[in-house]
Amino acid sequence: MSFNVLLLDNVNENCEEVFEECGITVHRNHNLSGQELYDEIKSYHGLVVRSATTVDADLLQAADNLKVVGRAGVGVDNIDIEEATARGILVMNTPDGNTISTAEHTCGMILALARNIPQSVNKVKNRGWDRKKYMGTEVQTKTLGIVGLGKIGSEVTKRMQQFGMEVKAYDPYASVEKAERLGVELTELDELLSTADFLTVHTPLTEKTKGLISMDNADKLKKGMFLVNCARGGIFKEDDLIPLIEEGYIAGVAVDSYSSEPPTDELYDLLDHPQIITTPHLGASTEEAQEKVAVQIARQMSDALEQKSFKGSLNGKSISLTTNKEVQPYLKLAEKLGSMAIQLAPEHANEFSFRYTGTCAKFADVLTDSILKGILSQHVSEAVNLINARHFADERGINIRETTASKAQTFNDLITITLDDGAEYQEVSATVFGDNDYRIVEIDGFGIELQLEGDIIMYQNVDKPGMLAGVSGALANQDINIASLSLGRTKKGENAITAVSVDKELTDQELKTILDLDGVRALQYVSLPVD
Ligand SMILES: NC(=O)c1ccc[n+]([C@@H]2O[C@H](COP(=O)([O-])OP(=O)(O)OC[C@H]3O[C@@H](n4cnc5c(N)ncnc54)[C@H](O)[C@@H]3O)[C@@H](O)[C@H]2O)c1
Ligand SMILES: O=C(O)[C@H](O)COP(=O)(O)O
Repeated sequence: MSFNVLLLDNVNENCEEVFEECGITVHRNHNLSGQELYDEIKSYHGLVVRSATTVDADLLQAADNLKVVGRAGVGVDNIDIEEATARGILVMNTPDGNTISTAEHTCGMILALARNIPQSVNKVKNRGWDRKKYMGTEVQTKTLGIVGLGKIGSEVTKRMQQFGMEVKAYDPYASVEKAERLGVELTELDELLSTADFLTVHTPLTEKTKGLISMDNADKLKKGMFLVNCARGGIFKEDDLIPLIEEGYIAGVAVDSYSSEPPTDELYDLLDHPQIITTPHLGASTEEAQEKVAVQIARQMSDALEQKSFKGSLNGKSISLTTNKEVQPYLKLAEKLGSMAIQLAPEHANEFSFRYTGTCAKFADVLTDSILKGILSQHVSEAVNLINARHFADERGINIRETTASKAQTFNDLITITLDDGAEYQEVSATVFGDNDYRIVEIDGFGIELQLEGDIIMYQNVDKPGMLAGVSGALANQDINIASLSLGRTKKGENAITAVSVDKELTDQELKTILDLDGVRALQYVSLPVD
């Protein structure tokens, strides 16, 4: 299949080169928006953006053929990942391509704040000379507070330590070992706010980080501290910046990212304050960073479109395992079993238990996605894949219970699906022999061995002579050939389950002739894809 990709937002030209080397057609258009973009996007399999284009639900809905959205950068707050996931569209970013550039920009902002560089540059350019007004402060021996000790926070740490700053950090998810390695003291947020001379934020904008600093917690701030935001607009409450300055809580703020970009008129007015220094979202704007993210995203997207690797995907945890040779047979097994289970389940069934035993247990998460894909593909009109299977399951109120056991008793690997109470058969187990011999091995505790493919009828009967002859006779009378069969029974003369694989799809009428046979009950029919 040949693919084509649309590049927006002035992505570096190296992006084109890499896609073209991979045989992918690239089209670049910087000026598309609104309806034009909705019309244009329909024919593309890939879309590359930076932060300027909003990839929202409407755009994704218009994107009939889109398989992957690539962010040449880190922040994906301009992409509706939930909607993309629901539509089975992969979202990827390049998490470390612009780390150094953004860290360097942040350090520049800290120094610019400390020494009033932008304000004094402006003064001189306007033929003014005021050495007293722009008296600065050294950063050496001062405390730098970092919120978010991730990639950028860590690089800022290393650089500002060289300037003689003591670095403290608040990051509930950072390990003590990492902090120790960086020579950083981990603190609680309130302590950081009350001890930092400079505070810089390097987190995503989340419910927890939104408005992290505002007039509501102004009393907690060390008087006269400086603030830096080269992460995301809104982490400091923008409307409160001037009151914070004018009431003497902070000495100045440096901002590179804004709640709306470009800023609204109101926001521009606010940013005009002399103690607020600003850059127009330049953190990642260096030749080096743009080249790195452009090349990385093009490689990642090409590999994903060609199903070679899913590195950098944000919503395709399961899909990224599909290229793993060890997992592939289990994925197939899980999907086939899911497909069988849903055909055995009563209508409206919404309770399923999945048990993974043996080696496959370590891939339980992804195998559940694959079973759900098998289950939902029979129910959902949209294309179900490993990206959106859980979304559809949630949407349909399907409850899943997942258990694992590392040691299998009879088979190296076993996947078992337990169905709702209303089903004729409650439990089916299957395994894979070698790489691609998929078999049902147990139904409701009865040992059965039958290939997990094609058209299969299952029924219960009393274990007595002539039962099988009756069924095979009825099938033969209708010119239906038996491909293979398997019988399981508890004890001689008691209950038995028979599974018969036939060479053609059966009609209701053909099935009825089997069900009408004396002694046959609980007849079920499943039709599975043949590889
Ligand atoms: N200005 C720019 O041009 C520019 C460029 C690159 C990245 N960014 C932004 O910078 C931010 C950081 O990027 P990164 O690459 O370092 O990301 P990262 O994922 O490596 O680091 C983020 C850190 O924030 C921490 N964190 C999350 N929630 C937190 C909370 N509530 N309190 C404290 N810490 C929390 C995480 O544990 C993590 O360590 C992102 O928002 C990214 O979009 C901006
Ligand atoms: O999240 C990011 O990568 C930065 O904010 C950079 O955004 P940009 O690619 O629009 O410069």
